[in-house]
Amino acid sequence: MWDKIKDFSSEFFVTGDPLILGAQVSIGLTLVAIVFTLTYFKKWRWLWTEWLTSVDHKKIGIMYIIASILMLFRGGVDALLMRVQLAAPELEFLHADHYNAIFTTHGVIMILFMAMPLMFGLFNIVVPLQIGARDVAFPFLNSLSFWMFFFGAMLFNVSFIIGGSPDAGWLAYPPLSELSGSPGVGQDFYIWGIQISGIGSLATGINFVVTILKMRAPGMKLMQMPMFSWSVLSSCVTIMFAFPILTVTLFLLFLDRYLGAHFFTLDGGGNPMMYINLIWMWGHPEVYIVILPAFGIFSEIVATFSKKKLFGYKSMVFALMSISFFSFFTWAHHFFTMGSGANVNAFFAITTMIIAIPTGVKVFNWLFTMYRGKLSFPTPMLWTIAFIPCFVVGGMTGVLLSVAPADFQFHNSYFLIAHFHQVLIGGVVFGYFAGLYYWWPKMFGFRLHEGLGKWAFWFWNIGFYVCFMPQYALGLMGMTRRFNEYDFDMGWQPLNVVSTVGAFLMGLAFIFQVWQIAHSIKFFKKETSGDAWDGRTLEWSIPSPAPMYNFARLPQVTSQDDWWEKKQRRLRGEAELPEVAAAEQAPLEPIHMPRNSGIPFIMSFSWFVAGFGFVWDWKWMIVVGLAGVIISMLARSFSYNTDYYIPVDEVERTEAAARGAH
Ligand code: HEA
Ligand code: HEM
Ligand SMILES: [Cu+2]
Repeated sequence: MWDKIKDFSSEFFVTGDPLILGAQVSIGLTLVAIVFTLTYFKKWRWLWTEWLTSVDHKKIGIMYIIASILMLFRGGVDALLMRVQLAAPELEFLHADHYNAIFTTHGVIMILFMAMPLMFGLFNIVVPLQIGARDVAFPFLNSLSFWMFFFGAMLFNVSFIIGGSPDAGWLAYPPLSELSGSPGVGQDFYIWGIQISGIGSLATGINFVVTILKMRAPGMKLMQMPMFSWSVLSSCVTIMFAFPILTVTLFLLFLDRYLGAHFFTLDGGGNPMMYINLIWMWGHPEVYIVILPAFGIFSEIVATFSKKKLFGYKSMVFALMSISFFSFFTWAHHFFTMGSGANVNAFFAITTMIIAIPTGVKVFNWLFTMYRGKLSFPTPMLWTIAFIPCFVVGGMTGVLLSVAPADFQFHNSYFLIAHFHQVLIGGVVFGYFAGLYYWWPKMFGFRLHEGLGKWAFWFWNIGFYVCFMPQYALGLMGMTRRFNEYDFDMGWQPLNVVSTVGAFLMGLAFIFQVWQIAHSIKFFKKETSGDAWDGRTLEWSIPSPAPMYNFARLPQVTSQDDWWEKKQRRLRGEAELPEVAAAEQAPLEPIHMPRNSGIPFIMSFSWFVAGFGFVWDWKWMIVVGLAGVIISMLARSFSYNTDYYIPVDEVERTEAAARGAH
């Protein structure tokens, strides 16, 4: 009996490695501390009613952001561990198996559980405010999306403590990811964690497309929409076409592993190349899904801090949409070396290069917006300015990779690693940071400490170049990705040491950011105007943080940069435009709002349970989980009390209080 328990627990809990054990113990202690704090301060009910059941897009946005910052920390620790291992040849710090697991979880977490939720957080916080809406089109679905993401991410992360992490790379190529190549449960955690959160992402994509197309304030034409909302539209349309491919691909892999189907194995008539094509048909658009909103953020910030209208609005829209479109026709550039033949490679090389054109258009538009502008350089603008050269270099090395014959040399080398970190960090991460700094006062009603923010900015930037520039050289010197050890004679050590130092500088930068937030909360500097940066778009026309219904009266929009134009009219002492004045003076009406609901949380948790059951093939648990899902659906179908009205006097009181604070 005892032996049986011991056997089971050694399979269930990964033990033996002191590093993993230490991490497990600290995760356990943190959980205990959280439960204790919530109980001690009697905050459970507050947490449930105010947050976990909330359908308010602003709160959902904040939850996304908190989750993604935790994931940035986890992915960052993974990165530092790898960089320590690589700093010296033949170092015995991370063994090969452990190293495989770490780059796999690092890649998945950074893209799917850090970049995606941070992006969704910003969508949630900004889009409804920017287009003058009171919430997203489907608030209940929005909450469901968040919890599907959350529990999917948790399921993925649990593998680290229970059962062992996946270790077949962030895109899990077969046959390595098949049962024969990865007999443990790690790969099943991968499939179910990503599957569950992926469905949440697809729902978010649909939700925001509908929100943007259907919920814009009266008068706001598509071509008057702020550029960030345009970028969200392009990213979400891409999600709508790309994510179903991911769902199907993972489902087929699941069938291979669970039922012994042979979709992706050569024996039994399948073909691993089919997986590789499918996963990149999602995977390539995915990288544009995360970069497009960053382009939108930079566009807003550049215009705001240049005090000028965005240069080339129409060409910006056109560029966003054409990048979305072309992103579906470049996927094979990820496997030029896998034998598609010269014609196929030439086709995909050309489509890939074409994307450089709309991207270049955007870069020049940002530069022209700044040209002769009245520039100022608070932290959001600093990130924007640092992004431009960084992204251009990263993009250019992408174009080098897209030259198919050259890629036979670059493929899977550190040159590639440097390329994608440069676009992902210099583009995506810097972009979302810029957005966080920019919209922070809107989210929370207070400002972040600028001085500490600048320290973080410099450490991130210097750290970035120190870490990744040497990797281009290492790539050309022949160093390949996904290896934990190298021979001393290769002469790669000096540059690797430099790279590791750079990684730690970025680690320091992260600490500065945490310090910055803590410091800013402690020395709370209320942002009273609602318009922290003298902004141009509608989100700056309402108090910070926005009241739960956002706009007491829906604004009447007449132009691009509507709020800016309105402020200009006021400055010039002009009378308000008649239709705008009429909308502003209309009597208040009760505001229709969605009611909070616990169903999204419970349903997503049930998916977590079912997923966990599938991972371990515990039939009873699968049944319990799926039953929970079905009951949640039924409960939603039979609940009629899903909305309510905020009475006029309550709106009046809230507005008066907000105005009093001005
Ligand atoms: C946000 C993420 C992101 C972005 C934006 C990009 C953008 C680009 N990527 Fe990158 N890429 C990745 C993330 C990203 N990539 C990842 C994660 C991988 C590896 C995955 C893995 O294997 O694990 C990868 C891999 C990858 C490969 C595969 C290489 C290999 O495996 O051997 C290729 C090959 O063509 C490529 C090309 C490009 C190109 C041409 C662009 C272009 O979009 C860049 C366009 C931008 C510019 C060119 C700069 C600005 C333009 C101008 C200033 C105008 C003037 C310039 C010209 C006319 C050239 N990328
Ligand atoms: C903070 C600094 C970061 C450092 C120091 C870092 C470091 C690394 C290292 C050492 C590897 C493994 C290289 C190998 O052996 O093949 C890696 C892989 C990877 N990183 Fe990062 N990284 C960082 C940030 C990010 C971010 C922000 C993202 C995404 C948004 C990201 C996405 C990836 C991906 C997708 C892989 C490939 C995983 C795989 O091969 O399966 N990284 N990174
Ligand atoms: Cu690609």
